Amino acid sequence: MVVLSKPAIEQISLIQNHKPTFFSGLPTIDLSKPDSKTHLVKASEEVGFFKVTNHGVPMDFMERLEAEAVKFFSLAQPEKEQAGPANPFGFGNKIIGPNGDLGWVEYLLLQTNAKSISQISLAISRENREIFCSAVNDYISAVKKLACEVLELLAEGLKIQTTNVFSKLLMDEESDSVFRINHYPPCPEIQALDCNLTGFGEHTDPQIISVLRSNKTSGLQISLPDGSWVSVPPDHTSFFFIIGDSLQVMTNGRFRSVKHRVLANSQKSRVSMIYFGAPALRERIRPMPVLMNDGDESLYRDFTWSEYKKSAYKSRLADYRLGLFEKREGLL
Ligand SMILES: C=C1C[C@]23C[C@@]1(O)CC[C@H]2[C@@]12CC[C@H](O)[C@@](C)(C(=O)O1)[C@H]2[C@@H]3C(=O)O
Ligand SMILES: O=C(O)CCC(=O)C(=O)O
Ligand SMILES: [Fe+2]
Repeated sequence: MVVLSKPAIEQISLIQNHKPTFFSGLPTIDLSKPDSKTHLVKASEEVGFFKVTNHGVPMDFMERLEAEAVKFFSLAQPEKEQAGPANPFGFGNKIIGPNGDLGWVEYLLLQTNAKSISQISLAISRENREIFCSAVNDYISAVKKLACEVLELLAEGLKIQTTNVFSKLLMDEESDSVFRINHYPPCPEIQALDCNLTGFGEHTDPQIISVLRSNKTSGLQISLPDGSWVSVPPDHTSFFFIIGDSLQVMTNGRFRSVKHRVLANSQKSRVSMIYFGAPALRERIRPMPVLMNDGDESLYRDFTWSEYKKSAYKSRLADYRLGLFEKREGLL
């Protein structure tokens, strides 16, 4: 167990309090509409973030997992720690990643295959563990299917003939996808301050695509191309999609891997669950030839997901991880 020398809250970065601006232009894509693929491509290019409605995932799967998560996070600290530490998978509290990032958050980080989920040692009775694991497995299967549907629509929207080019990476038996459940407890102390407390610091997701669902508590913010931060109005019935670094590379920079962060709330708990769709470790991450026009060059040097992941885990949350993989003038 890592012991924080000063009270944790004093070590977590504060974010200057600007009036929270809700994102009025949030791209919202209704998957039941025939033109959804065009809107998905536009949102991935312009924002790198969108909300999906009419997604077909039963509300019961979302609610069941949320209820299980609330039960888990309300256990006493030593009990939760039986599932930890989160290096790389398990329970984590305030410490995010291996390089000194801190946030007002506790979480469970899991591999997505059923075997590793069933092996997680939760300090709950056998019967309750089965209920927890079945809620996680049902949810992951449904969200993975949804992620694949959206990736196929994106491929179609990009006029790529083989529509499963992206989704097959997530469907691979050796896909390195991960799943995370975050709990941001309320932090009443910040009410007295003219600042926000970091729940989860700014970063981009290294994978292909992330599918996020939260309860009704706000906190998620994304960075727009002009550098401003906007708050995403919570919607517990919908899914939010985040374009990851790998999809930015596969589209040679056409899609935007979006910077995002979470602010802690002074009064309400936020619970979010995120599926990070990733390829297998051996997979090469490079621009799709069909997306390159004559004379186009790759903006990035060739690398595998394994190389990128290793490099990402040496970085701090806010680092620009793709920088090390960009071809720069003079270094071509
Ligand atoms: C500081 C870190 C946490 C992180 C690994 C990293 O070194 C840099 C990327 C971080 C991130 C962001 C998206 C996901 O939440 C995550 C699981 C991932 O794959 O990359 C986290 C990593 C983590 O929390 O371990
Ligand atoms: O908890 C959230 O809403 C977002 C967290 C996040 O961005 C992450 O876990 O990578
Ligand atoms: Fe993220």
